[in-house]
Parts: sequence; C-alpha cells; structure tokens
Amino acid sequence: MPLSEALGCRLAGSLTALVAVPGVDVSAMDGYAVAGRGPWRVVAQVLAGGEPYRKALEPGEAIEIATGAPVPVGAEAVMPWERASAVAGGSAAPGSGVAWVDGVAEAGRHIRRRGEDIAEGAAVLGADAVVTPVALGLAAALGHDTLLVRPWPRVAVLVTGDEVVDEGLPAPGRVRDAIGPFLPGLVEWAGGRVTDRTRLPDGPDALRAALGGPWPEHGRASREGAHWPERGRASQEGRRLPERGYASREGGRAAGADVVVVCGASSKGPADHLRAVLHDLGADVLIDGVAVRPGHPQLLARLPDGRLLVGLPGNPFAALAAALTLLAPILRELTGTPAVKETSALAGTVRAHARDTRLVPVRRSERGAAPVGHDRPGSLWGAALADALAVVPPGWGGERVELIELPLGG
Ligand SMILES: Nc1nc2c(c(=O)[nH]1)N[C@H]1C(S)=C(S)[C@@H](COP(=O)(O)OP(=O)(O)OC[C@H]3O[C@@H](n4cnc5c(N)ncnc54)[C@H](O)[C@@H]3O)O[C@H]1N2
Ligand code: MOO
Repeated sequence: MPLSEALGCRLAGSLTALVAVPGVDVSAMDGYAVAGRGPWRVVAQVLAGGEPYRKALEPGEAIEIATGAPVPVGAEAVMPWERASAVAGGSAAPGSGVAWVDGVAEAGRHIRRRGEDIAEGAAVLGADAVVTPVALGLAAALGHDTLLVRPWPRVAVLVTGDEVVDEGLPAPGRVRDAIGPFLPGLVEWAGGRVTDRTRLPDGPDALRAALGGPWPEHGRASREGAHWPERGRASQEGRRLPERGYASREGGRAAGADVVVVCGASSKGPADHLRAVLHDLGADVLIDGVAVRPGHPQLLARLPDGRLLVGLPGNPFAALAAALTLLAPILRELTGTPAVKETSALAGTVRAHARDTRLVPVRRSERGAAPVGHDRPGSLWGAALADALAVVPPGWGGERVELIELPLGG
C-alpha cells in the first residue's frame, strides 16, 4: 500500500532499510569541516542539498559546511562556527565569507558517519508491527514509497428498506437511516473502511443485482479455492495477496469488497428477502440468527466468490449489537488485531433473559459498569450514552460480566 494509506495496518513482513541513515558521511553541525591543523584556508562552501565538495580536503584547508551536508574526503572533524574565529578578525558565522579560520577542532567530532544511525539492510520493525504515524516517517526515511501490509478490509454497505430515508425529517411511515451513519466510524475503528454505500429498495431483484449474482451453476462450481481463510493465511505468511477483494462476475455494486454488509431484511417478514436471495445465489449461510437480544436475526454467509456477507437487523440498536459482535471481530481477524477481553461487575440491576444473552448499554464507573437504560432495539439512545455493552447471559445471577467496547470516536 502507498504510505499514505497504510496507517494503522500491520506489516506483512519486516521493514528493512533500503538506504543507510545517513546515506553518506555528513556534518552534524553548521561550521567548518577541516583537515590537519589550523589555521585553515576556507576553500569552498557546501550546503545540504547543494553541490558537494568533490576534491579531497588537504591539510590546512577548510570548507564552510551546513548541518546535513556531505563531508568531503580528507575532512577530520567539523568545528561548529561558534568555536571558530576569523583569522583576520570579524565574524566566522555562516555566510560571512571569511577566508581563513582558526579554532579548536576535535578529531572525528561532529561528523555523522554513513549508516551510523541505521545500517543499510537493517530490519527496523518486525512483521505484524502496527504502522503508526511514526513508523510512516521511519519508512519514508528508509526509502519506502509503499509498505507490504495486511490491507485494510474493504466493506460495502447495502441499506435496504423502502421506508428508509437519508435526510431531513422523516414523513409519517418513514424512518431516517440510523445504521448507515454509524457504520463507517465503527468499521474504521475495527480496522476496515467502508468503500461503498448503496441504498436499495425492498425486493429480491435489487439485492441480487447488488450482490453481483448469479454465478455459474448458481455459484457452486466456483466456490472452491477462493474463500476468505485462504487469503488470511496467505497474508499471515507475508506473501503477496491476490487481487484485492473479489470482482464478482456480474459486477454488482458490492463487487471488489472483502465484506458486504446488508442492513435490514434479516428477519422473516414479507419484505425480508435476504435469506431467499442467498439461497438462490448458492451462498453458504454460516450463522443464521443468534440467541442474543438485541440482534438475534443477524446473519453471516459466504458468497460463492468468497466474499463474506454480514446481515444486520433493521432495528438500529440490534444492528449495532450485531456489528459489534459479528462484523467487528471479522474485521479484526482480517487485520490481525484481536479485541482485548474485559470483564466487570455490574453496578445496578439488570433483568436477565430466560433463554437468550442480553447486551445491555453501560457506562464504566468505579463501582462497576452501570446500565444507562434507554435500551430498546429500535433506538440508539442507550448505546449513545454508553461506553460499552455488558454481556448478560441467560439466568444471570449477579456475577461479573464481559464488556464489549463501543467505538467512542475522537
Ligand atoms: N415474526 C417476527 N418478526 C420479527 C422478529 C422475529 O423474530 N419474528 N424479529 C424482530 C427483530 S428482533 C428485529 S431486530 C427485526 C429485524 O428486522 P429486519 O432485519 O428484517 O429489518 P426490517 O424489517 O427491514 O426493519 C425492522 C425495523 O427497523 C427499521 N429499519 C430498517 N432499516 C433501518 C435503518 N437503516 N435505519 C433505521 N431504522 C431501520 C424498520 O423501519 C423497521 O422498523 O425484526 C423483528 N421482527
Ligand atoms: O433482536 Mo431484535 O434485534 O431484539 O431488535
């Protein structure tokens, strides 16, 4: 990836120095590079980025030199200009044009030798290191324009629902899309990028077209050999990945993504076509609902071309719960950065569900994680007040619970 896009990715191999730092012997000070004993005759001026002094410096000669400028052959030391004096009086400061200088030069001082900071070929960061802003600076200094990294997963979002609108006040019977707006930040927080967002009307045809099917023989013929775990392994071993994403044969809107997210249409109502379309396309449904509230109709499938499809329920808090427990872990797995496990006491009463696990918006405090309320599946109010979701198992009796972190931004 180009340096500008690699921030936050993990290196797929070690980062090595393509050049030495410094690349040649350079001056560490503004002053005079000298040979032999003083006083010295000033024979040239050399600035960083300017013409180097190509001859060997002879005993008794000096060149005026800037910090970072190449030190000529024969130079034995650099004398900072503050330590130099003009033989005929006046100033020895840079640019003064003095002809003869004298002073105390200590042999070898103030010359940075080639490779003294970093030797050419040195491995400076190991595979799996995160590309931080500082690592980008280091990589650039070492001559890199691109980095071999685990690429960030590309996520295509398809928002379904004839009643869903994108702006303004929703008319009676309409709702504002509350899922599309939270996905880019959540996806980025989990290591991916939303690269395409498409609104779809209800109905199987639009969904099928957006997913890029049909595939030959309903996709089953092309299923082998192109699925996601193979790519994961390839990237772990630091080999070059195949072409990013999977251009689907029919070129639907979600083509080229690694993960497709479908919002809504996950349940089994009259307008919920996702399962039927997946069946028609010959997709493998890997997870078909979970015993968790909210978010129970969530779905995971593998499309015939290898892309993963995550189905988020239409209720916004249910969609958030599914995005945190299904989508985010998939993205973290693809980028090689697992979430940190956290447990906490619960400060406050929570009613456990008889059969299902509940996800309860909480705020961490010294007394434990405190439920914030407002946790209906159709609204994001509670989750917006919270900094985590508490995982409350069925029949919970007051023991410590796992916390799922919420992306807080900033
Ligand atoms: N008979 C059953 N009905 C439902 C069940 C069930 O088990 N049996 N589960 C309920 C639960 S729980 C959920 S969650 C929803 C999931 O519904 P869908 O994923 O099929 O989504 P829709 O039916 O399209 O919409 C549900 C609800 O959410 C609103 N919505 C949809 N998209 C958005 C959006 N982008 N932003 C804001 N709100 C959205 C939509 O208007 C509906 O009100 O199914 C229950 N039904
Ligand atoms: O699971 Mo629904 O997801 O409770 O709103």
